[in-house]
Amino acid sequence: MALEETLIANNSSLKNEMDYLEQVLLNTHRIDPNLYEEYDVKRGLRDSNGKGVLTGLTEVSDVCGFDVINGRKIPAEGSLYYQGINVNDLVHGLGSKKFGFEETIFLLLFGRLPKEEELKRFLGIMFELEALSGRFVRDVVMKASNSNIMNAMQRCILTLYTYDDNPEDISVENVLRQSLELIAKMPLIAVYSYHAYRHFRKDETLLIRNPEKGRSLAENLLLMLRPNGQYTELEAKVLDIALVLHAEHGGGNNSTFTTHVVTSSGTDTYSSTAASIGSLKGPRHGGANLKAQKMFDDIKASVKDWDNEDEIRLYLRKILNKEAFDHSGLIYGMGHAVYTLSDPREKLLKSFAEKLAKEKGLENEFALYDRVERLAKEEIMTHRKMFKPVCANVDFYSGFVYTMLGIPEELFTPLFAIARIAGWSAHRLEELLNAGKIIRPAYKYVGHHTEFYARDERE
Ligand SMILES: CC(=O)SCCNC(=O)CCNC(=O)[C@H](O)C(C)(C)COP(=O)(O)OP(=O)(O)OC[C@H]1O[C@@H](n2cnc3c(N)ncnc32)[C@H](O)[C@@H]1OP(=O)(O)O
Ligand SMILES: O=C([O-])CC(=O)C(=O)O
Repeated sequence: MALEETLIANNSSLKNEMDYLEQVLLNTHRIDPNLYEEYDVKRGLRDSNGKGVLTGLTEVSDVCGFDVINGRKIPAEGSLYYQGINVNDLVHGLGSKKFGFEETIFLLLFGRLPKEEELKRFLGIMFELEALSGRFVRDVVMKASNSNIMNAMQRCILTLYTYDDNPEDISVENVLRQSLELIAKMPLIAVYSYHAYRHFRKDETLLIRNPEKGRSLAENLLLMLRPNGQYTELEAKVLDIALVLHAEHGGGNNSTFTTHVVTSSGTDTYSSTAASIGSLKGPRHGGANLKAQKMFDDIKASVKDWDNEDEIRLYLRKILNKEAFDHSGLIYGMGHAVYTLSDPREKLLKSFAEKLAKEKGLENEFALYDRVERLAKEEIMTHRKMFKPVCANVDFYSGFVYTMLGIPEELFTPLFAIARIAGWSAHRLEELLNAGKIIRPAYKYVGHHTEFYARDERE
């Protein structure tokens, strides 16, 4: 259902013109790779050992992949702290209680866990802010339905600017109000966009169900998503914890750094959030959860004997050699910029994946994931130039968990965004409160200055 504007493929003369421009383009923009070393460019904002360049300070969270012993950095089991609290303790401390994600939002934004009475008041505020007017759903969400729900969310969020009486004000008071509204509305925007896609693109029955007061954000997600609105306590709990685990990850991850960069220019909350969603969608960041799912579909179809480690290893090698799956050379769900021996979120998700797999009779699939995780580590370490040990990341098991919860893959990365907007909001407020300078690193010019030639003198 492409628009006429995008139908270059059907217009042969325009296609020829575009091929010509592509050739012109390919003859430029090529920078000698040696120059990066010569000028000591911190590619990817990393030093020569792969460590991130220090570009900011934060109190929101701490991502730890190393221990420092006698001044030396030693790879360690990963740990993650939200406002000083270890996420393992947070997840275990929340236990079977509902509203874990809501407590986490409060913690990230306000620096401490809410007291009983505060949580009640906070839930009341969030419920009030959650509503999307019927007019917005009809005029925005249902229009130009999109197969990629991340892009649909960006469009809806940018349009919310129009519905805000005070969109430009970047005072802390106003940005807090906007942030809470966006956090509360994101689940509705994502799920309704998904239903619009199902209806308008796949000719399935349109389903729009309102969220209900007293239910957690995770419960309302399942209520709005499922045709019968039913879910089990375990399903809601697992989703709640998945949201807690995806809510925040320091200032340096690509989408949160995007929040800092864009916020530092003084722009509005809707622009900043849409930019961060665009970053998170990328397959090397949050979009890896969808890629990992598709990669496993491919592994399941290509590897005949899931117990045969040699066959799996051979397939993984093909991925690394760009001969299999999406030819990017990446094994999705593996590797991390900071973690070395483990990603604590992956460990927790893996334990839920194992429980759910047992419950649903999918032990074989779980065993395949476990095997791929172990073999992929070995293969990446052997075939890539690594500065540190490699481990599975948060995106490795999340798609498997979501599939067992009956969540469609179109919503995998949107679920990440629904959670991570809590962290983006905390970082946006931190950037504004600390009145940072505009973020503006340097780029060295390595081209050649040249004279201007008049049109009829150009060769
Ligand atoms: C929520 C998140 O964002 S978690 C990350 C989700 N992303 C993925 O799962 C995608 C696959 N993983 C990757 O692409 C990477 O591991 C990243 C982007 C997560 C981290 O990248 P980096 O910090 O550059 O990793 P690192 O410095 O350890 O990598 C060293 C080398 O190993 C390669 N490598 C790292 N992970 C992988 C992988 N999963 N598959 C293949 N090669 C890999 C890198 O490409 C790099 O090679 P290069 O120097 O030739 O480019
Ligand atoms: O920290 C990173 O680079 C990526 C990541 O795991 C996240 O954002 O959750």
